[in-house]
Amino acid sequence: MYYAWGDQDSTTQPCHNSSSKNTLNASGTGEADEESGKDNVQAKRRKVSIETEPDNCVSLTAGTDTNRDNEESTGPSEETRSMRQVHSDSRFPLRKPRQEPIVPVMTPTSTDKLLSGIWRQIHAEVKWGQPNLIVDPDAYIRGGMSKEAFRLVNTMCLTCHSQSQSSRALEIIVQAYWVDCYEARIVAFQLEQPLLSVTEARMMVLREACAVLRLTEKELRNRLGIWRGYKEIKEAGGWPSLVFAGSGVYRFCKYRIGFKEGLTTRLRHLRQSFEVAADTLHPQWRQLLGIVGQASPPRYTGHPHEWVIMDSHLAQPLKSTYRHLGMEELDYQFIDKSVINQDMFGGRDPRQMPQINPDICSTCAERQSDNITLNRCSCFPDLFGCVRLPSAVQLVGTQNGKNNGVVARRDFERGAAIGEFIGLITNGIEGQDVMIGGSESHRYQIYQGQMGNFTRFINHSCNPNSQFQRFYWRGSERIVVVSRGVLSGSEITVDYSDHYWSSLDKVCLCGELCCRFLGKRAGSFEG
Ligand SMILES: C[S@@+](CC[C@H](N)C(=O)[O-])C[C@H]1O[C@@H](n2cnc3c(N)ncnc32)[C@H](O)[C@@H]1O
Repeated sequence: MYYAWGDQDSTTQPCHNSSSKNTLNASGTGEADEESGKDNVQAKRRKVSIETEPDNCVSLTAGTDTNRDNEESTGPSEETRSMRQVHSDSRFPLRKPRQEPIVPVMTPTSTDKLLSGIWRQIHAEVKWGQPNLIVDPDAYIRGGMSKEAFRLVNTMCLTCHSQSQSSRALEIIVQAYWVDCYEARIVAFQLEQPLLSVTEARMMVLREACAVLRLTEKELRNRLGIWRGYKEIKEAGGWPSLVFAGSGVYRFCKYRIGFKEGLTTRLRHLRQSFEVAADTLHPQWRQLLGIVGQASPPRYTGHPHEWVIMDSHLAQPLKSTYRHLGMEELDYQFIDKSVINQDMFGGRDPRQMPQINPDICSTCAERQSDNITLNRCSCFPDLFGCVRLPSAVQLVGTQNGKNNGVVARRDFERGAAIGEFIGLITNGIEGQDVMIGGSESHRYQIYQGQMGNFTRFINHSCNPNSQFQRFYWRGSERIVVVSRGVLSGSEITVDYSDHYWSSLDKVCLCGELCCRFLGKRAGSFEG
């Protein structure tokens, strides 16, 4: 069974105490629309009347929206009432004005920076070089690290160090591994020369290494501290945390401040998440571990969001995470672009709005183009008119009965796009979750029952950190999940609306103090 969303009335929102009305232009700046040279575009801009709330609950009444005019003033028609539907907002997300902080602000810790660097690198495009020096020192560690084997590892360490920056990951892998070899060599040395103390054995092994690495003992001792840091990171967060750590990890391990900030606990917590993201986004990353004899096939294959991160055990395949609810396996296809139901629209794209100029952004009045060199619209620079990178989000199993949810793997500043709400562009679906688009006379639905993207898994909160936002790209209406300020690691939530909950026989589990639907089931809620 597929859960269904209810009607959303975009004119009413939660937590209303008192409100004051402001008129804003579509870009939400509150400035007058009459800017020289842009009159023709400005004339088309929609004005929206926004009721500002004391907290982040902002209720919106769309004004002269070209597509939604009738509906906003008269409320949903009988047709839309009978379906459980979600509407989007037409106003552009407000960006906070830049201002000097007047109170002390929290700055990210070294650990925050290291973790966000790892996530950034995992979601970036990475070019992998093939390691040209492969030995199998693992066997030596287990079988006793002989002088010759240790010399080989030292040579490999030296070679990797002198390679270019693109081989930095290789260098770090080898250096973390070198620490294991060094410890193993000390044990072997003591067996070879039982009369020596541990300290003497350490000294001797250090000298063996210095001779090959062309370092003084002092230099190697300093490096040993850093390399031990790499090993600690690898042991807590797994190899991906080191491979994708980037160049900042050197300073991090040199000054070791982050290790006192609960680094290892946080890395341990993220270990599965790193591995799922690394395996699905860069299936070849494990080949790098071949240099230390630890190459292995990816554990997680397929689309990054076909895996659900669980708190206490291994990540689970998405399709299996509905069984415990007595539901069938979820058969969901991840797609990058919405698919149009051709039978319904006969080759026409119902999202295309003839009254919107496809070349000029109706929000910022800049040129829109799919050619990134010509595009000047930067309303949602990660989504439209750009090279799209993978969405820095993951599916997680929630702990409070909501089943799956979506967690951010980077900060999304207020006003930034998190993703486009995509699915099957269709019409006439009733009793299931659908997003309503178009105008009263040209209605369409975005249905995510069988296909779509991660936005299908975003849960509701009565105090949400994101919202659905209407936007026009090249004259085509799009629904974008826009951040109201989302920090990396937090669950992404939206407000499904009163209509959704009023027709759903479920209790809201958002856990917010201002929850509007706690203990209220369909029929008992008077939205
Ligand atoms: C669009 S789905 C969201 C993803 C869903 N949690 C899942 O695992 O597939 C909407 C459904 O999630 C559940 N849900 C979302 N937010 C909730 C909340 N705040 N409280 C209770 N259930 C929620 C409800 O079952 C709802 O019908």
